[in-house]
Amino acid sequence: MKRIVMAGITGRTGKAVANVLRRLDDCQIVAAVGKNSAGRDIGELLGGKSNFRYIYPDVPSALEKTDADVYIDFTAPDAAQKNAVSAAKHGLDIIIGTTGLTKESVECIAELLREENRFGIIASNFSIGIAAMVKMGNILREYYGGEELQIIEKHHTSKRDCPSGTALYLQQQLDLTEDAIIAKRVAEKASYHEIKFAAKNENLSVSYEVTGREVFGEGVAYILRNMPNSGVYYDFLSFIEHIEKRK
Ligand SMILES: NC(=O)C1=CN([C@@H]2O[C@H](COP(=O)(O)OP(=O)(O)OC[C@H]3O[C@@H](n4cnc5c(N)ncnc54)[C@H](O)[C@@H]3O)[C@@H](O)[C@H]2O)C=CC1
Ligand SMILES: O=C(O)C1=N[C@H](C(=O)O)C[C@H](O)C1
Repeated sequence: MKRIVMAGITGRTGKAVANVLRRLDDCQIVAAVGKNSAGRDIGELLGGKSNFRYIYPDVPSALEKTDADVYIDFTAPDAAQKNAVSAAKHGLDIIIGTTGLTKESVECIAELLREENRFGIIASNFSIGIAAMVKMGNILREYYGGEELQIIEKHHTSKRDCPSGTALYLQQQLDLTEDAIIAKRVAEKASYHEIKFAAKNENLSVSYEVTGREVFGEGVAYILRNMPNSGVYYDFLSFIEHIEKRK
């Protein structure tokens, strides 16, 4: 049984992820961490009955009251960095989905996880769709080169970071410059990414749209089911490939 502490559970993504995880037999959200929601009951927050599991103001107080082994974060960059460091120092494994962390922040968390010999994944997208899209993008790159490839992303207008973590990830994976990214903020759009080859006489696109955030929860569930004892991963595709190779 994996015992989880989750930060960001009142947010758009955290709530959807928690709703997937609470249906699993082999894991339990034992506490949450929240900025303005300390004291709330997690079961009631997720639309069910009280489960006597609560939101705490910070990681140390959540860990004082519960015996957890995994920390999950869908919050904001500063909070993710601070909370992940605290959780790693307490010996927890870590799953960070929050985007917009600096390279230095990511490396600081990764270094700590290695020192503590814990598992961690810090990845901008936990959907299988984006993992598959990297592979398809690499085929486009192989056939057409990078010159005329664009990455188009569309997200809801409340999204804080721009471009999205996923667009930056795709750009790096395809070895393109940041100029290749076109980012749009559109009301109601959950998450849309496209890799587009556009030339004078031809267009070819691969696109992926998330219409329900539970897909990210399915990705997190896959990680929890297959989590090794240690090792740090920076993207979901590398994790999937590592796990599937061992099967
Ligand atoms: N890796 C992935 O697959 C995905 C990553 N994301 C990322 O997850 C993050 C959250 O996105 P949304 O759910 O749309 O945001 P949101 O604004 O709906 O929710 C953010 C949550 O974090 C909490 N929070 C904010 N600052 C905090 C702090 N200082 N301390 C504790 N809690 C704090 C808020 O109370 C809220 O519960 C973003 O960085 C987004 O890019 C989103 C979807 C998928
Ligand atoms: O904020 C979001 O909504 C999303 N954020 C992630 C990102 O920045 O790429 C993942 C997904 O696109 C949804």
